[in-house]
Amino acid sequence: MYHLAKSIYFWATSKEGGSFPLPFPPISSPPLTTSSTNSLPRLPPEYSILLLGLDNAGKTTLLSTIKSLYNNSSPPPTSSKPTVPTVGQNVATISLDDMYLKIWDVGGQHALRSMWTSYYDVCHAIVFVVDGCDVGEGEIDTLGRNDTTENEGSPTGGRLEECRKTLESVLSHPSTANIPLLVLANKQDREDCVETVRIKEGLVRRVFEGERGGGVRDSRVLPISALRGEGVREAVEWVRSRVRWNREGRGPVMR
Ligand SMILES: Nc1nc2c(ncn2[C@@H]2O[C@H](COP(=O)(O)OP(=O)(O)OP(=O)(O)O)[C@@H](O)[C@H]2O)c(=O)[nH]1
Ligand SMILES: [Mg+2]
Repeated sequence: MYHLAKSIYFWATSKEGGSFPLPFPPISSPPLTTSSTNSLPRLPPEYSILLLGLDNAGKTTLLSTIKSLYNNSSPPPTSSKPTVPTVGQNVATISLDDMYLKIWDVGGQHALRSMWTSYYDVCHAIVFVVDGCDVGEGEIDTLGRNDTTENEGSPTGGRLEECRKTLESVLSHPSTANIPLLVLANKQDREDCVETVRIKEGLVRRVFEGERGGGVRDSRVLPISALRGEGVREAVEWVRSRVRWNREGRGPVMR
């Protein structure tokens, strides 16, 4: 009963009908391919990407930008048309030359993070979005240290410590073992955004070196501006190559 209710919830809160398969491929479908042993046309494989990160990091903005870049029908996001905090999920499928990417954007508010685990078993890569303007001002050495107050705020005024604990919790879950991880230092268009190296050293390296880093995995940190679309194609390309490389570890869905 619980699973049925959860499925209905996913379906009801999803713009594409949740985890139920699409009735038809998207308008700009990749070309049909033909198997060497079977002359019937075959659709490219589908991989699922999970967008995670704290509330206000820019996940929904990123999904909108990806849709506008890859699915011509969607308009790009603008700062004059603000997003609302996601409660539940958004999902979009884009078609690339050799695969479909089904991208799940889930709410990052504290109370919603327990829902993330429901996606771990089916995702092929995790994209963790960090608000590069909300990580604090301190030196790299002090960023990400475990000397925070009860409300998880960083002593330097940002949310890097909350990011660290959240990322650790994602990576230490057994279902995310070996799954490629892309960390995006978002909002690079803003002057108060920290350099990507701070997020790399103060967050990602500390998580990987800690006890809850979740073992060895393919990973990268990239700067982006989800709002302006800068760096977004590079991010999608990284994900595309990594899910292919890891297809023996976690195979795609064949449509
Ligand atoms: N300047 C700037 N603002 C951005 C960028 N990306 C997102 N924002 C803004 O950040 C705010 C939060 O963006 P969302 O995409 O809603 O954040 P979210 O991660 O989906 O938040 P939740 O749904 O609560 O988890 C919005 O006001 C966006 O316009 C960016 O690259 N640059
Ligand atoms: Mg959102």
